[in-house]
Amino acid sequence: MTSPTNQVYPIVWQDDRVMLVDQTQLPNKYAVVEIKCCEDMATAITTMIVRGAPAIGVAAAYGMYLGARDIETEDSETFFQELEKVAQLLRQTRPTAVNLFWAIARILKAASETIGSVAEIKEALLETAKAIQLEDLQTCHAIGDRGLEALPANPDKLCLLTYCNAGALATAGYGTALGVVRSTWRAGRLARVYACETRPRLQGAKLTSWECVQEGIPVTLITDNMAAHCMNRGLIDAVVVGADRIAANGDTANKIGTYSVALVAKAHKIPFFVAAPLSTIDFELATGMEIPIEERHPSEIYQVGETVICPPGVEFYNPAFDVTPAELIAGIITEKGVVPPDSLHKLQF
Ligand SMILES: CSC[C@H]1O[C@H](OP(=O)(O)O)[C@H](O)[C@@H]1O
Repeated sequence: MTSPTNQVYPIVWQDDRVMLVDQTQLPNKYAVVEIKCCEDMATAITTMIVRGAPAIGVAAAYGMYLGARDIETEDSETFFQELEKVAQLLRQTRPTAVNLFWAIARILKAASETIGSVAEIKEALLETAKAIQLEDLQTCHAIGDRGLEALPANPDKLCLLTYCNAGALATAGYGTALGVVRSTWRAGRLARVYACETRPRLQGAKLTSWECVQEGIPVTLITDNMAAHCMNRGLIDAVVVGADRIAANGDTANKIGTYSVALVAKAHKIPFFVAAPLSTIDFELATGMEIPIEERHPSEIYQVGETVICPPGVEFYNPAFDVTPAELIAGIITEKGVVPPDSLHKLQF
């Protein structure tokens, strides 16, 4: 939903249901989907009606509450057995964004720590989901402001390149990478943002462009294969992207194609930043090689709109993410500050 200041909130709890901006319909149609049960929330995550690592976490948290609400028992042992089934349903939606698993674990912890009736436990889960959402919104604003401080001081107005959509639509609002863009714009230090379209799902073309136009931020849309040329021609001062999961050594999983952009930025000595909340860091994974990479349906490659772009008989490989090695990352922008990728252990809480 949008506020009078054109702020976008992709997930809103309203009365007794979750309202989701249907991101598969943007930018041509602004549609809102009502979610009243955990099964529909799981489908919304899998089909990317709601997407983006932090947003997936918030959606899963509400999905856990919706599932708990439908468990019809007063017996706590039975309730927790059924709640685990809800958690398993949501865990199976998408494998890469660690925020999903972190949010589910946080809800389960809240349930186990609540002393009271099943009804009181259910209420605690709703309050926890709301808290996760508010925390993420506050975190994104902090990431935006910390990121502004980390960007090159010269030139005074920057041209930033971003990839995919790590904006308000991918979070509880404001965005991570696009949060840095917003803070830079509001500080009067942004000349323009270059948005890579981000094949095959085109989150950059459809979502990042839409967010920037909504807010009046100058945005230039480029195809992914133009990023190197733009950097070679001196059009880009820094790159800021989001993240779906960061390993303990700083290796970062993000939308497929991010690794290529990082390699080209390194070749042109352009700083490449990752913007992400601490909840995206998975300290249980030593390196990025352990991060599970989602593979999605081939139709995302062979179909553009209604058009099939290749002949029958070809085979497909559709990994939705890739892993950028820590040595290509100038800094990881978190709500606690900007840290070198090899110093994440200092942030472990
Ligand atoms: C703020 S993190 C957003 C992150 O999530 C996107 O993936 P998807 O659209 O498939 O959910 C992409 O990797 C973004 O960087």
